[in-house]
Formats: sequence, C-alpha cells, structure tokens
Amino acid sequence: MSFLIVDRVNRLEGRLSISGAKNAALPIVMAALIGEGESILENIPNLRDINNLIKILNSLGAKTEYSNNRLKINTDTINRLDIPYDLARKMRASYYVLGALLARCGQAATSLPGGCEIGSRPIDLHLKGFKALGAKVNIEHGVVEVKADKLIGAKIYLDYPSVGATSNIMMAAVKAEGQTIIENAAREPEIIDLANYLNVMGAKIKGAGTDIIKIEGADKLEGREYTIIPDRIEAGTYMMAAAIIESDLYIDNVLVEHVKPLIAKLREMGVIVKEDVNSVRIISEGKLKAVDMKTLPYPGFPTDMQAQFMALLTQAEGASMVIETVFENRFGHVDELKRMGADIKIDGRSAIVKKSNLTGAKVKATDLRAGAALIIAGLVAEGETEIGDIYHIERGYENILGKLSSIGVNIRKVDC
Ligand SMILES: CC(=O)N[C@H]1[C@@H](OP(=O)(O)OP(=O)(O)OC[C@H]2O[C@@H](n3ccc(=O)[nH]c3=O)[C@H](O)[C@@H]2O)O[C@H](CO)[C@@H](O)[C@@H]1O
Ligand SMILES: C=C(OP(=O)(O)O)C(=O)O
Repeated sequence: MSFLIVDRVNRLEGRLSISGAKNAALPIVMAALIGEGESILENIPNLRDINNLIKILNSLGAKTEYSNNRLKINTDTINRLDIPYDLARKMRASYYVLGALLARCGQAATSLPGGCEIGSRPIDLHLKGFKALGAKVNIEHGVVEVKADKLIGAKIYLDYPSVGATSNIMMAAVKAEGQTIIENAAREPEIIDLANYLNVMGAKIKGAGTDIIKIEGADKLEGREYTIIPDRIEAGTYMMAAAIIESDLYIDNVLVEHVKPLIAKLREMGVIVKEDVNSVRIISEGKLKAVDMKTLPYPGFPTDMQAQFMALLTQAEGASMVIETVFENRFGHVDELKRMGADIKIDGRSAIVKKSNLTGAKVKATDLRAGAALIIAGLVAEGETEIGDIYHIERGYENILGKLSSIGVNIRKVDC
C-alpha cells in the first residue's frame, strides 16, 4: 500500500507543462482499433489508465509499443473481440471497445466498466445508440455483448449530452451505411479530438463540438499519426493549487479556450490569471473571495474540477455554494476534507463551504479528483497530510510528484 505525504508550503512559483489529456487519449487509443494497419499516437500521458488500456489492446491481439509518450498500435493482428473482467473493471473507458470493435468487426463484448465511483453511471444511452444503428445488445452475467451483421446510419437523440455515449456512438457509426445524426451530443473538447483523429483515419464526421454531429459512413479507416490535446483538467488542477496560496506559476501547454470557465471563477475570487497563446500564468496572494459554482456539461464548469475547486473554496472569505449537476454522488471528498477541518455542509447535490483553518490528517483519495483535491488542501493545512488510496490519483495525473516538487511543493510517496 502506498500513500502520499504533503507538507504545508508558503509559496509556489516556477513553470510546469501539461500532459496529454487522459479523457481524449483513452477513446482515441481505443479508436485506433477501427483503423487498419498502424497508428502512431503522440502525447499519450503515462498513466495507470493508459497502461491498463494498452494491456486491453494487447489482450485483443493488437501489437503495441509505448515509450516517451508515443504509442504505436498495429491492429492487423486482432484476434479477440472481448475484454476480460479484470481489465474492464479497472477503468471507465473500457466501454469504448464496444463502439470501436462494432465498427471494425461487427461484434464486441466487455464486462461492465469501472472508473471513479461518483454515481450509478449507467450505459443505457450508449446501448440505445448501438441499437438504433441496428446492433443487437445482450447483457448477461455482467457482460455486455453487441453484434451486428450490418450497421445502418440512424438519427439518435441523447436524453443527456453524455461524453461516453457520444464518443462510443460516433465510433460505432463511422462505417455504418448512410448518415448518422447524433442530437444533443456532448460538446467536450475530447469529443472534437476523437472526431479529428477518426477523420484523419478516413471517417467523415462533421459538427463535433456542437450538439449535432453528422457522420457519413466510410468504407474503410486506416491507421494514421495523431497528437492528443493537452489535459484541461490537469491544467485546472495546477491552477487551483497555485490559487490557494501565494504564488506566481506559469502553466504551459494549455489550450486556454478549454479552461475559460476555470479562469472566470478564479478571477471572480480575486486571483490574477494572465492568458497567453498556449499558457496561463496564475498570480495569487492566497486571499480569496467566496463564489458560487455549478457543474455543467461543457462549456460549463467541469464536474472533474468540482473537488479541487471545493478545496480552494475552503480558503475563501465567506460562504460559497457548490452544486453538482452531472453526477448524483460526487461528494466523496467532502468527508475527507472535513477530517482536515473543513467546514462543509451537504444537502443533496449542493454543498455550502465556509472558510476554515485546515490541519494535516490521514485521509484517503475516494476517487481521482478527490485525491487531487486533498493534495491541494494539503498545501495550506498545518502539518502533514497523509493521503491513502493513491492508485486513484495515478489513474489521471502524469508525474504529479515531479511536477509539484518542481514548483516548490514538499510531496513524497511512501511505499509500505
Ligand atoms: C473516461 C472519461 O472520459 N470520463 C469522463 C466522462 O465520463 P462519462 O462518459 O462516464 O460521463 P457521461 O458524460 O457519460 O455522464 C454524464 C451523466 O450522464 C449519465 N449517463 C451517462 C451515460 C448513459 O448511458 N446514461 C446516463 O444516464 C451519467 O450517469 C452522468 O450522470 O465524462 C464525465 C463528464 O464530463 C467526466 O466526469 C469523466 O471524467
Ligand atoms: C471521473 C473521471 O474519470 P473516469 O470517467 O475515468 O472514472 C475523471 O477523470 O475525473
């Protein structure tokens, strides 16, 4: 079992660079299965989820080579169409095998996915989309199987703009006969990145990034080179870390457009944010004003930043309200922050956060972003913060120890 120890710090300064986006890399790596031959993917972050996904690709018979954030995938040797339970349960994105192999081979199966426990996370919208395209869906003993002799384009309205369902249906539809239209599609930047990669391989997708995506079926997709976008959630996490104390931090390799909702909230709180073409500079005196925030699908405030933002709000003068609208159970970090002395009251999907003096404590990362929030809280907590269950954090932050240490944080990993 490993844990992280974080010490209180007086000031953060320096420069760090953001890695490739986990939530873009995961569907894109799986989408490589649709293209014949070899894809070379650049800027693939070295994360637990990515390494698990590479194991999944290998288990399907694909050949992979991964080093220095470059992943080569050759799909000519695929010889299995199902993912074993042990690999599927470790991550959310394992469900992308359904869309990818449905497009490539007309068949796929996987145990139901894992991922952060932040709500019930059903996959009914994914399955509704596959069925509309003509696939048969069967769920038995915790395994989902999809099968189609032929996929035919269809109009699919999503009840909710689900990121996973939009991506999965987009993948399934790239070779379907005729036109597919996804209405009320998710508009996240990771959807655009996936569509761009699929288009580079020969797909005909228009409208990604809007709520109507149109896909004309293509005969064949071929592996290509592609570079993944930077991770807006990783960038946001370091923005919050800098904002919580006195700091002058440059964060490079950020697509500023993607972090606009975060910049707006930080400015409202009194933090100085300077934008450049591909970087942001955060200047903070650690004196923060309370603000209210509600998570929403993109371009709203991202749910994947709610926990880290809540850690920041524990240091804001006054009372702030946080409303989580995307997932019904994403307040796992609250009890852990309370162990550190945070004054937070939850009522359903809302939380009231008041300024509090934090003290170091033994806490655990209840999920990936909860873990990041505890690190941020640890920067201002008196004494040492000891964070357990850090495998969650390793799912989503490349070299977090190295990056934080380089800007003045005393953080170390203890293995026992
Ligand atoms: C690997 C990955 O990219 N994960 C991200 C993805 O998760 P994920 O793709 O799982 O999130 P969705 O956008 O699908 O989920 C949003 C909401 O829709 C609901 N829903 C979703 C699908 C479905 O078939 N039925 C249904 O009811 C979910 O329970 C949730 O309440 O988007 C989330 C929302 O930005 C992020 O927090 C996750 O980090
Ligand atoms: C919820 C997240 O990830 P996943 O969907 O992979 O569980 C996240 O990245 O914050």
